[in-house]
Amino acid sequence: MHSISNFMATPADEGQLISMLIKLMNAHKAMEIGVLTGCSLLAIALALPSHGKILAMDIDRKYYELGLPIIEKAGVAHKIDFKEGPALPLLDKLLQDDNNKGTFDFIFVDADKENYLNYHKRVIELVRVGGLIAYDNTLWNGSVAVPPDAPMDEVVKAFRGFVMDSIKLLPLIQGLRFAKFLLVMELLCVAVSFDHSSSVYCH
Ligand SMILES: C[S@@+](CC[C@H](N)C(=O)[O-])C[C@H]1O[C@@H](n2cnc3c(N)ncnc32)[C@H](O)[C@@H]1O
Repeated sequence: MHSISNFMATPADEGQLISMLIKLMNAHKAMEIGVLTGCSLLAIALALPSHGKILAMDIDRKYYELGLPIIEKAGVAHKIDFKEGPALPLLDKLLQDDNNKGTFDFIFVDADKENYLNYHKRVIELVRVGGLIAYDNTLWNGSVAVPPDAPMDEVVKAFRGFVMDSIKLLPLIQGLRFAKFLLVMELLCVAVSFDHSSSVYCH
């Protein structure tokens, strides 16, 4: 188990934004990749309707178990289906069943930054038309907007390149000519439209 201080939990304002998005789109089937102690998972589970479900994945169950008592206290544990393991093979397994394709209303990606593009190739198949995929940390502590030699934390520096590539390539994967960026917080949302092309909003 890595030290938890190596990871960032979703802050309250981002949790509220995610919650608002889920309620606005009336989502009932969600997925989270990267749970940690469950800050964003709790926000999503609380925002879903009582019959809503969220498939949550993390490489290490111990993180999820740390936050689970709070989730249970909030009365939303029944909405969560937790799967332990590296997310890419779990997603590949989901994709083997055509019944899973195009069924998720909302997908939150907040795990290993070096795999964001690999996640995108898979979750774009799983999200429904009109659904939303949200990627966390797309500004990567603001480092994407400064020169590579600017002073920055070692962890930020190590993954800055992956995050920058993802930001550049996510719109290209969708064949977008124009991406619309709203720089509010570190959340990039890809809204999947009727022809499975997409609009990109970066918060
Ligand atoms: C930034 S934290 C998630 C924060 C969480 N969403 C929250 O709001 O508190 C990243 C998480 O991704 C998990 N992770 C890293 N690589 C992974 C992988 N390949 N598959 C699944 N989970 C992974 C880590 O164990 C860690 O808990």
